[in-house]
Amino acid sequence: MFLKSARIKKELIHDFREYPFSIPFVRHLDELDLDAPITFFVGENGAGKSTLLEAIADQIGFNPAGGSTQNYQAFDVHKSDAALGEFIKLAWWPKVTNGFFLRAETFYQFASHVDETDRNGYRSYGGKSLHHQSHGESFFSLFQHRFKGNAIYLLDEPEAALSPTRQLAFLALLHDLLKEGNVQFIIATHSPILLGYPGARIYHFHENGVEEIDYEQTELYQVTSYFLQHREKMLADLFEDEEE
Ligand SMILES: Nc1ncnc2c1ncn2[C@@H]1O[C@H](COP(=O)(O)OP(=O)(O)OP(=O)(O)O)[C@@H](O)[C@H]1O
Repeated sequence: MFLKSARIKKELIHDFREYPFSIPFVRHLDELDLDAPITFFVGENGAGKSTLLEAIADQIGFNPAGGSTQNYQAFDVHKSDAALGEFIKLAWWPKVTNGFFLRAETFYQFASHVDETDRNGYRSYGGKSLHHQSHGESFFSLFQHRFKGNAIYLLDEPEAALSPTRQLAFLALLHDLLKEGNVQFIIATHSPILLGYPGARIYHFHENGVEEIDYEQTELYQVTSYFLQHREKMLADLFEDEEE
C-alpha cells in the first residue's frame, strides 16, 4: 500500500454552491483513509466518485484524461480537467508514481494515443493495437499486460466493457497482483461482481458524505440480488403505473 489518505483542503474553499464543491460529499468529508490494498467507491450516479478519483489521479501526476505519468497531457480530452485536484492533499508512505488511471469514456482516445506512440510492438497491450481488439478485450489486455506491482491503479468503472465472465477473470487478476503485496487499487464501480472482492474496503458516497459499509449493505448488492430472486415481482411493480 502506498496512498494513505486524501484530505480535502476545506480552507481553500470559499463557496460550496460552486462545482465541484457543490457535490454533497465535498462539504461533508474532511479526510478519507485509503490505506487498504483495494478500496471501492460506490454510490448513485452523480455522487462524485469520478470527481474524487480524477482529483487523486491529477495529484499523482497521471493524465486526468486517463493514462499514466508518461501520458500526462499527451492527449487531451474535452472536460478532462480535474476540478477538485488542487483542493485535495494526498498522504503517502511511500510515494509511488507508477500506475495508471483508467477512464472508460476516454479509452478510445487513449488507444489512439498508444497507436501514435508505441514503439515496442504493443507489448504492454497484448501484441496488437487496442483499436484492433474488442472493447472488452482491449480493457483486459491493458489489465493483463500493463498492470504490474509497485504501482497504484485508479480505475473508473473498469467493468464498463467486461462481460460477467471477464469480470470474474479480472477478479482473479486482481488477486494475483494483490498477492504480491506491493500494489494498490482504488476502483469506482457499479458492478456487484467486482465489488465482491473479499476483504475490500467499500466507501459509499451519498448526500451526507462518505461512509464505509459492508458488501451486503450496499445498494448494488441488495438491488441486484433482489432483482435476480424476484425479477417478475419487481418488474410488475415497476410497470404497474404504465399498465393502469
Ligand atoms: N464540468 C462539470 N461542471 C458542472 N458539474 C459537473 C461537471 N462534471 C461533473 N459535474 C457534476 O458533478 C457531479 C458528480 O459527478 P461524477 O462524475 O463525479 O459522479 P459519479 O459518482 O462518478 O457518477 P457516475 O456513477 O454516473 O459515474 C454530478 O452531479 C455531475 O453532474
